[in-house]
Amino acid sequence: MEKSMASLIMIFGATGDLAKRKLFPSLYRLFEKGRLTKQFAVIGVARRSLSNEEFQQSVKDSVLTALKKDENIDEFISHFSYHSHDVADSNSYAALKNLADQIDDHYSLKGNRIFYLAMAPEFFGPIALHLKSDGLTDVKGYKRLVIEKPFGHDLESAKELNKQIRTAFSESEVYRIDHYLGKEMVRNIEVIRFANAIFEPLWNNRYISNIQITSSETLGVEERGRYYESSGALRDMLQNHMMQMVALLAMEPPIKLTTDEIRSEKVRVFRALRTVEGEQVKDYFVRGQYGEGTIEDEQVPKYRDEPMVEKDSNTETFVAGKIMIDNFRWAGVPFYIRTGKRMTRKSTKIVVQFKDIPMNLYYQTEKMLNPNLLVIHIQPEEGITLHLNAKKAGGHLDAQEVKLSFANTGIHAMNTPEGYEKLLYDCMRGDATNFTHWDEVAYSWNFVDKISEVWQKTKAADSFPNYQSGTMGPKAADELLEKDGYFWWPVTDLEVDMCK
Ligand SMILES: NC(=O)C1=CN([C@@H]2O[C@H](COP(=O)(O)OP(=O)(O)OC[C@H]3O[C@@H](n4cnc5c(N)ncnc54)[C@H](OP(=O)(O)O)[C@@H]3O)[C@@H](O)[C@H]2O)C=CC1
Ligand SMILES: O=C1O[C@H](COP(=O)(O)O)[C@@H](O)[C@H](O)[C@H]1O
Repeated sequence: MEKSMASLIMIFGATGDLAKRKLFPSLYRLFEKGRLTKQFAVIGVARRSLSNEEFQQSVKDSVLTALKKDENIDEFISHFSYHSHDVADSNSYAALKNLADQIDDHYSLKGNRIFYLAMAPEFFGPIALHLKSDGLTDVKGYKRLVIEKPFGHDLESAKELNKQIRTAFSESEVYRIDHYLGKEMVRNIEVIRFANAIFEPLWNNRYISNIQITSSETLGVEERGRYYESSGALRDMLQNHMMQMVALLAMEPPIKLTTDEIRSEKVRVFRALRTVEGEQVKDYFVRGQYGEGTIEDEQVPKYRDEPMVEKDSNTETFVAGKIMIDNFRWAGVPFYIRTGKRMTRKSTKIVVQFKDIPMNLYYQTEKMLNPNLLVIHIQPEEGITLHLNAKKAGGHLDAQEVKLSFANTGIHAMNTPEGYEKLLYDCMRGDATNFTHWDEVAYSWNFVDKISEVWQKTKAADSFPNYQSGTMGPKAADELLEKDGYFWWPVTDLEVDMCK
């Protein structure tokens, strides 16, 4: 892994939402922390016509809006240039190359280049091909391609995209972003598991009854109706973020903490996923679409009334599923996952439910004790809570539930620049551990495609909307667990106990 941070970062889509809300503030934070030396430069690329000064002002505005501070901002933005460029226009790459070469010389960037594609996915392949054919990747230093999600629409399109990218970049030069892998507590999963003698020996089907992962949002589809109509919750959240969390929870301890070892353990989890197809899909997966309702005292419209959404849309805004990992460690342990828009609250949590002990000597003996739970709070609060049973103070030997909580002192915010900040920094250092390898993407699409094929054929449009905005999804999602003798641990109850 290099120590040198010298690099030229080209952001394609530099006038867009992602660049403004996440990328510029993240770069500024790296600059503030001294992680960007004087040897860095950014070229913003987009179609609209902007002078360098106008672009620098927009970078400054976005930092101020996101972070409410601007110390040394003029020095920071002086490293930014703008190039008006239509990525579909083959002729304009030559000018971009000239500008990149000049800036490289000016800042002594040693030919190190990061190409960040913050644009609609249909452009990813063509841009990668042009970067090679027009000589932008012909450099003495490193060249890296950072790609936003979605990586394809299904396995076939992902393969095609990968083929195009790989003509210009090797696998080790491709950094496929999954911003959940930048979240502090997602990165903490492996440490909690592998650095604690009290968890690792229990982390298997002898002691764990089920694992639940909930990622709920209160936001609706907002202005992204066009994209979301062809994506739905299955492709938008499950294929990437949710599957990545499953892999981190289920993987074997890596031999070493290297990118290759960690990725190969995650891939082994994907290989062990039980395929769910055809008739089985309805037994393992549930879909939903939000109707109107109330969120934080505000009346919100149904999905079908959102901009750029079909009036009879078949798109799911909620998905819940049972994932089985057919290997020695996990045989018989369901991983339940659910994610959706317009739910009761914004929350991402993992609940590891341990098996009940054989009999209860305490409390009301006809009842089971509360099971031990390990809750990993991903967001908005960050931390862990361990639910135990202990003696009630003063009383006889009655047991009651007690909770041991640890709260990260980090900044508690959702989809914060911090995730992107860490990932950008990793990319500059050449650490691809928290980016997804092609094999992970391919296995994950293979799993998801079987579900979406069935959902395409058997439309649910007649039963949609099937959950009210402001609720935790359709009743069928509860039944999915009930038939196995479990229930979703309510995210609300788990939240109140975090000490801050
Ligand atoms: N926004 C977010 O929070 C998230 C976004 N993403 C992903 O990031 C990517 C970008 O999303 P987002 O920023 O929201 O998209 P936007 O629509 O806000 O921005 C698109 C950008 O692409 C530029 N652009 C469009 N067409 C061309 C062209 N032909 N040539 C050059 N530039 C062009 C636009 O500028 P101009 O019109 O001036 O050309 C603009 O800068 C997508 O892949 C999305 O899925 C992923 C996770 C979260
Ligand atoms: O990738 C995506 O993630 C966001 C949710 O991210 P979070 O960090 O706020 O949990 C989701 O809203 C969006 O639809 C999806 O594309």
